[in-house]
Formats: sequence, structure tokens, C-alpha cells
Amino acid sequence: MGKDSEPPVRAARSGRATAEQLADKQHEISVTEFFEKNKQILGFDSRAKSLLMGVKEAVDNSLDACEEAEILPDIVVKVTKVGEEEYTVSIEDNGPGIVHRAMPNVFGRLLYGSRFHAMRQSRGQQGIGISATVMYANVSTGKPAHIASRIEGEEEVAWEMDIAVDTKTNRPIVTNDRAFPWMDKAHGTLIEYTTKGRYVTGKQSIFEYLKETAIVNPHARIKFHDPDGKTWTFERATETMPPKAAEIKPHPAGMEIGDMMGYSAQSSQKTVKDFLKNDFCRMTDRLASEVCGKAGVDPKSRPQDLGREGSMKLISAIADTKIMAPPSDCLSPIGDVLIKKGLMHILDGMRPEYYATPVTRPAHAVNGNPFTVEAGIVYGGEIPSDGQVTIMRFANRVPLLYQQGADIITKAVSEFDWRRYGLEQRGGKGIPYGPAIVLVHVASTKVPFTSEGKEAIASLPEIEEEILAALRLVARNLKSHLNKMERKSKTHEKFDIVQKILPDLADKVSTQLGRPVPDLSRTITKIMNVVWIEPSKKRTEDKKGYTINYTVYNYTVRPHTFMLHMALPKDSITDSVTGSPMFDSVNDEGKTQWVVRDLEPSKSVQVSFVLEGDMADTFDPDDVYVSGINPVIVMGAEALPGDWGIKGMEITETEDVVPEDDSAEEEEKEELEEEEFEKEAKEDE
Ligand SMILES: Nc1ncnc2c1ncn2[C@@H]1O[C@H](COP(=O)(O)OP(=O)(O)OP(=O)(O)O)[C@@H](O)[C@H]1O
Repeated sequence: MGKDSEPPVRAARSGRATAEQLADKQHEISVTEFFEKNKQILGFDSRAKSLLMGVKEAVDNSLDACEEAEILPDIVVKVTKVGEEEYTVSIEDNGPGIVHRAMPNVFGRLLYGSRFHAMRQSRGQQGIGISATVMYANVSTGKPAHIASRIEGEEEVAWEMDIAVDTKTNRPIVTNDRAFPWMDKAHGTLIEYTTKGRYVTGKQSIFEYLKETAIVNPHARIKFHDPDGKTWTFERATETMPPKAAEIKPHPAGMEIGDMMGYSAQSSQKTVKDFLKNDFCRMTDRLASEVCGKAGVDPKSRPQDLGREGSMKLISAIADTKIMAPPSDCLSPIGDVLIKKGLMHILDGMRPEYYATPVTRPAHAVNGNPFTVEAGIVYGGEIPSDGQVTIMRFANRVPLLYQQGADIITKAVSEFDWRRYGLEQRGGKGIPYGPAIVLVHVASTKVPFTSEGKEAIASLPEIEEEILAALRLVARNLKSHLNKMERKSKTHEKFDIVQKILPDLADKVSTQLGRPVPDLSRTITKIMNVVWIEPSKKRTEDKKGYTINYTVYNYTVRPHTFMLHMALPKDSITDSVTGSPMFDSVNDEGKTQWVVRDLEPSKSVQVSFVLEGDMADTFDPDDVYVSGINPVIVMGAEALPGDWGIKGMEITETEDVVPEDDSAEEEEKEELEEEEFEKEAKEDE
């Protein structure tokens, strides 16, 4: 007999609650009450973080709204100190505005939004962010938020109101609702609230969040008035909107049973076959029949009758069927140029030695949601080498500044064996050490965050696998660069030795023999046997832009004519420096080429051009390619890939093999050269 069946009198006397008494205490908890008591789930745990969260939610919304309405965003953020740990925050945008009737719910009701059911990449996902900000401000200061919004075409009238969240009912409390003329605003939204918070500077600050946001959203202009009275403007870097992410249907791969049951129960389709064909993307008539056949489910049965068992069978059949990867137009990756730029900004003026070409992985699906992973890495130069590498995390173009330890990106970076690619990592696990910054972006129609605060991405194996694949590709680029650098420094060393020792030797021998000193340039050239392309370390800047210089040396015994190629877009070269006779052409696809004609042995020639600021920022001097010459004898440039797929694109994913260590081959070559050198010296004697 259980305790609950004890006579109530005895249980009450013993101080223990009866089941009846417990039942009396059980009642539904409103979502608002739950989140009010568990603010940390929404990211409002510390005062410093709370202040950032509000700004982040509002700015993310402004960017989302502008993108949907195809408006170049102009966002103004103002944070003013009004008391001890109390701030007034305002965020104003030029987005499409919010209709009057929707304003109360958007700002005063949790789980109310336009994106939860939309399968498209956006920053907002659950319809909690901005109302949680209003709720936190209400709770911490007792003051409502002030909202104003104007939609385009509404005759010079905007609406404003004060909104608080009723935490018992999860309904908005609206006061001072009125129309007003917002003369200087054609459309847009303003939210202003007073909240408890702490303003901090540094890595997890509002400034940092806005800066990183501006970097990966170069179509936005963001102005920030900080509490110290300073104004920062992150200027718009491009007038081109990022391609609008299309809305798609869920992809059937990797679906959970609950999702499948939910979709089938809500489907408006009459048959299971139509449900599979019409409610999911990438499902053709043939595939729908194939899945039904494999699952042993009658294609003509109603999707609403599938139930748990039928849904399970469909999921297994789908896993067993080859279905095309999800379309990627529902995703909006950052892209290689902006990733490079993002990394440059983070460097804050430090010059790295190397930018690995960023990698964007093809789209995959998890729980029906397409996702893609991008990664970039910068290495060496002025990046401090004595600590762990810096990890920059982004989800749907939003920088993630908190909870690094709980994030799948950090997990993947820690599990990746960096030792094989030239970074130090004790025991092959953990965040590696060395002069590097690693950037990873996960873009998805639904990023699986660990909590509503959207600070860390949950550990889904499918996503981790893709992050690892992206890291492998950028790390391989890094490794091949490190190999190249090593080879280059060996050749440099050898060249220095040859240039010093040989003339000394020739001098001494000639004096002893009383013969004239022979001309050694041909001998030196023979020993080196390379065509050397070397970018100048120094960039000179003037009004026109940056002058970039390369010196091409011919340390071989033959004259050479060949082409030098670089990936430079049309119009990026404002001037091919006068007198640079080899400049050949720039074509529409952004490929520039120079002809190096009849470069005699032991001679060198300069290739110089001027790049405009923007392009100079991201131009990697190591992205040089040659054609018309045996690439084996060329140092400092690679063979031109057949399809002009500059670096990253030329990489195809293969097994995780460490790039070959060619030092043995090098040594062999050196030995041969040494033998030749000795023979040559003897001959000269
Ligand atoms: N500045 C704005 N301009 C236009 N619409 C907005 C703006 N801010 C919010 N909205 C609308 O209000 C909805 C709710 O916003 P909220 O921040 O609460 O949730 P969300 O952005 O959809 O998701 P999340 O909880 O992940 O932030 C949005 O989905 C959007 O439709």
C-alpha cells in the first residue's frame, strides 16, 4: 500500500502532505511567470549581460525586419546611465514598422512572433526576445517600455504606446496609446526602456557585439551613443542587400519522431504520398512512392492516421532513401570576403602572416532544418603566439559572445587534432595554442541553441561533423601554407649561404692561383634552380590606394616567359603602375593576369599595381598563380587551377590525410644540388 493511501488524519498529524493537499497546490504556471523566475534561461542572468541582451534582441529584430522588407538598415542604439546600475536604452530602426494592432503583442507577450513557423534563416526564432527584454525592464525598474512605430504609406501618422508584460497572464498592459506625427520618419520602429544593468567594455560588451554585427552585416549602418557620451558609427560598407533567404518546407532527413507526428497530424494533404510529396522539400513523386513502399505504409492512407508507429516507419524508410540535399537558398552564409574582413577587424590593425581562404560547406539537414557551416582562419604575423587561439562564433550572422564553453563550435575546435596542421595542442585535445584566430559560422533555418538566450549552439552530431569538415579544409590550407613557408625559408637560407660562401671561395682560390675571379652568377643560378615570386612585405598607401609589389627573380639557367595570375575583381586595380610593361588584362570574372616575358637568368622584374582600399584589405598576397611554366621550379606561387577556382574552391573533400611532408624530397633535392655545386666549383677551379 502506498503512502498516499494512509488515512489523511494520520498523514496530516505526521506533518506529511497528503496527495489531496498536493493536488490542491498544483496549478498551471504561465510562461511569463516561468521565464520571470528563470531569467537566466533567456540570458538575463548578470547585470552586464542583461544590458547587452536587450540591445542584441532589438538590433537582431531590426536587421531581420529590414532584410525581409529589403531595406538597407539604419539603426541607432543609445544607452544612457540614469541611476545606480540603471540605464535607459533606445533602439531605433528604419524597418517596415509594425502595424498598430500588433504592437502590444510583439512587445508585451512572450512567444508571439512571425518566425517560429517560418523555415528561413533569420536571427529571431521563437518570438520571445523583445518581449522578454520588456519584461526584464518592467520587473527590474517597475517602468513600462515606450514603443513608437510607423509603417510606410500611413499618412504621416505613427503610433506610440507604453507597454508592460502582465506576468500572470502573459498579456500586454498598454497605456498612453496614441497617434502622433513622426515627421522625419517614413517608416521604422523605436523601442525605449529603462532597465537595471551594468555597462562594461571589452570582449563581451555592447560595443563588441555591434562591431562584430556590423562586420558580418556590411549592408547595415549602425550608430552607437555610449553612456560615456561617445558616438560610434559603423558605416555601411555596401549598398547591396544580402540575398534574401527564401522560405522553404522542411527537409525529410534527420527528422525526429515528434516532428514527423506533428507534421502529419497538421497536414492538409489527403494521402500519405501527397503529404510526403507536398509538405517536404526535395521529395518527388517517385521518392514519395519509394518511401511508402520501404515503410510498408499505404500511400493512399490519411497522414493524420499515421500515428507513432507509421511515423517511425516513415522515418526509417527516409533514412534508407537517397534524397537530394536541402536547397541552400533558405540560408544566407557570410561568404569568404566578409569572413576575411571580419577576421581583419578582429585583428584590430595587427597584420597576420596568413589568411586561409574561408570555406562554406554545402547545406545539410538536421531535424528537417537545413544548415550550413562556414569557417575561416588567420595565422601568424602580429597575432600573439603565447596563448590559446581565439575562437569567433557566429550563428545566423549574429556574434555569440557568451557561453563559449557550452558551444558546439568550441567543442569541435577542441576535439579537432590541430597538431597535424601545425598548431600546438597538448595531447591532441583542447583549444590549441598558437598565433591564430578561428572563425566559425553556423547558419540554419533553426539554430539549435542550448537555451532561449541563444548564446551557445547545442551539440548535435550532424552539425559537429560539418564543423569538423569545415575546420579540416581551412586547417589544410593553413598546413600547406606552413609547408610553403618552411620551404621558402630553407631556400632563402640556401641562397644566403650560396651567395656568401661561393664568392669567398672563388676569391680565395683565384688569389692562390693568380687567376681572375670568375663570374659566379650562372653558377649560383644553377644551384638555386628556381623562379622566385616574392611579394613585398611593405604596402605603400597614397591617395589612389595601396601599391602592391611583387619581385620575380629568375634563378634558373634559362630565360622564362610565363603568366602570373591573381584573383582580383574588375575595377579593383585602379592603376597598373606606370612602366609595368607586363600587365596583360583583367576580365569580368575577376581574374587579372600579367605576362612575364623573356626573363633572363639571374635577372628580376617588378610587378606593381594599385588596389583600392576595400580590396586591399582582403587581398592575400599569397594568392598568386602561374601558368606557362613548370610549377615545380616556381617558389611563391602555385600552378593555376584549370577552372580558376582560387584556393578554397579547388579543395575537394577527401579523407583526413595530413598534407604530405615533403621534407625528405627536399633533402634529396638539396643533396643533388650540393653534389652539383661541388662539381661546378671543381670545374671553376
Ligand atoms: N523592429 C521591428 N520591426 C518589425 N518587426 C519587428 C521588430 N521587432 C520585432 N518585430 C516582430 O515581432 C516579432 C517578435 O519579436 P521577438 O524579438 O519577440 O521574437 P523573434 O525575433 O521572432 O524571436 P527570438 O525570440 O528568437 O528573438 C518578430 O518575429 C517580428 O515579427
